[in-house]
Amino acid sequence: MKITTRFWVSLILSLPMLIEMILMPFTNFMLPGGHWTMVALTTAVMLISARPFVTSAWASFQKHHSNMDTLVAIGTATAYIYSIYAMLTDKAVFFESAAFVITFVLLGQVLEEKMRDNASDAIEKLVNLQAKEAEVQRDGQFVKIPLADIVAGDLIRVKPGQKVAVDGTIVEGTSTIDESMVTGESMPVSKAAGDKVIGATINSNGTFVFKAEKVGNDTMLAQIVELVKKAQNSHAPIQNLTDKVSDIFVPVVLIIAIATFLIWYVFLGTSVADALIFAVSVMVIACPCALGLATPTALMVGTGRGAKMGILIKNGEVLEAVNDVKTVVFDKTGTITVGKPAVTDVIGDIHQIIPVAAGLEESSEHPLAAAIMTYAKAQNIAATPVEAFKAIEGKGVQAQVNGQKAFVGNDKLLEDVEISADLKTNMLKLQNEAKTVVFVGLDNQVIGLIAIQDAPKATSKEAMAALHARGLKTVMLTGDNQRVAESIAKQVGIDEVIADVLPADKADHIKHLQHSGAVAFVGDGINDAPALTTANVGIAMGSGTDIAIDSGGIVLIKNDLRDVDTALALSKKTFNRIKLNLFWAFIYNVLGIPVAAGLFYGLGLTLSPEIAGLAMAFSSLSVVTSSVLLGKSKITAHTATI
Ligand SMILES: Nc1ncnc2c1ncn2[C@@H]1O[C@H](COP(=O)(O)OP(=O)(O)OP(=O)(O)O)[C@@H](O)[C@H]1O
Ligand SMILES: [Cu+]
Repeated sequence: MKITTRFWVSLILSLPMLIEMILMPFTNFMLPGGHWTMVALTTAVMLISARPFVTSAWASFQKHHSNMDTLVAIGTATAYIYSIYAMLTDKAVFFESAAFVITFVLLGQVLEEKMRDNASDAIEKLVNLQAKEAEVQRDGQFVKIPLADIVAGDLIRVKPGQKVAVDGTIVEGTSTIDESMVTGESMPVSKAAGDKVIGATINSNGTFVFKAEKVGNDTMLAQIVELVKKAQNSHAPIQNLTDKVSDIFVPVVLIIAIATFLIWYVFLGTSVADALIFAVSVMVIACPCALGLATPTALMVGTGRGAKMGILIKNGEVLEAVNDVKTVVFDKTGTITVGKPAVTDVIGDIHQIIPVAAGLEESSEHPLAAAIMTYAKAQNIAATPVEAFKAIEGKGVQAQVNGQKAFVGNDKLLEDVEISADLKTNMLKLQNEAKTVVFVGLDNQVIGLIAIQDAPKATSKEAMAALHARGLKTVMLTGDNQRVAESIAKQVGIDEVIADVLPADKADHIKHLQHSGAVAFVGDGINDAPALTTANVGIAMGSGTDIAIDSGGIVLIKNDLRDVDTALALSKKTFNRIKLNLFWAFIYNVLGIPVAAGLFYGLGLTLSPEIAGLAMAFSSLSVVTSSVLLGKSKITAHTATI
């Protein structure tokens, strides 16, 4: 039976008793049938609405554990069973307490379920973003087919206003696309042939045809949904504390309840019924259900909110780690810079240098290689064929050209090859202009230099300023040359530069930086996996449609560094909300127990079981509300506009 049904049953059955209780002082009103009616109503509540509490309490008792249901079950069962005994022996009864407590506990759970449903909407909204159908080319014609029938390789036509069905690459046409629903990027993005499109985004003005590449569970949207689901169900380490606490807490409460009963009955001489009422109140008010809600609800709202902004926080552990971060380390290429380097200068004889360089770079995957290939094509210079190609990580590439050893790369590749004073001057000048300089060598001689520039992203400077305002230190970690790195660092305002680092050594540098506090590393996830996992918080920039799912605890879907600050702020805020929730949940138990035990009886301050039940419902509710409010609060200056 659903909680809601159990709640309504319980409420309807309790209502007559509630009316009697309210009217009694004024009118002498009694339910027809007197105690017998009460027994019947309460028994029905216990059997129908309270049964799951008892079953759950019993199940955990058998495993030598206790949970919050234990307290509700024992508390109400005590009231119920004692009252039956009391009725048979003509003593004061309090059946209605049991029924009321059950009603109120269920009320809390019903409201809580409603709020949770609202909060977990994030996922449903994401799933609903998907297109339902698409115009796919079949036998030379474009026909409408359902989303599920699209396969990779299909050609899909998208008209103005239509949704892009799956992930792929445009083959024909141009348009601007609103990608905000997936990436959080509010500005529409213009696209042309060769550009990637993302499923679930909305085409605005043009018509284009794209080739489906990722369908079904492989699409970016599907991966985001998967990530958010996992995050929402993950545990924050702080939760372990709560679990441990409630494991010890419940038995302690039972002992306090027994002590309460004994003190009132044996030492203070009250009736059994009064002493029992105190004990039952203790059990009900102490029920730690608000405690159990503190973490999951905040986690759900925080991660859901992040997803909407294109910030995927993978689990609760990340939230906690973010709190201690002192230093934020950035990879340079593709992270601080746009990642689309272009050749700006060639020093030497272009027609001698570029064929060799292009021949070597043809087989390389490096962004610098792409820059050189693009340049060669633009200059209409053909690549010389090479043999025995070899990429040397962090240094460059080498191969045989016409039987001679050739290379393109940085000074680490030069070994005993000398360079002229003239080239050196040129090199220094270019590097100071933030241009990466690579040497082109042939037959133990440097035949020229190629300068390649990769501009910082427009938002990088603002991003650094935001982190500094947060009191964090920023560091650039790059395989590029010191001078180049420094001049880019100056442009964007980074505190420290660690340059000339081989890819394999990046993780070691992170470890070193960790001596002065926790470190967050921001990288594009391509060759940064070790650094991302070594850092206390790994932040992967999602490049294009490939989300670096495995590396990094936070994934930024937009390529905007300002999201680092937003991600840190959101994580911090979520974590603080968890702490606040835990505090409120705890304080209510801690303050409630002495009152319920009758400690302030002398001052006229007591807590009947039903009021305790109501208080518990509201405590749970206040925790859930506090979490929901997290979804509405302001995160950072630049998210205010979102
Ligand atoms: N394919 C290549 N062609 C030319 N030079 C290369 C190539 N691969 C590496 N290099 C040289 O090695 C250096 C370090 O490369 P690495 O890939 O480690 O870092 P990066 O891409 O320059 O910067 P980051 O570490 O910020 O990503 C480059 O700056 C370049 O001088
Ligand atoms: Cu509770």
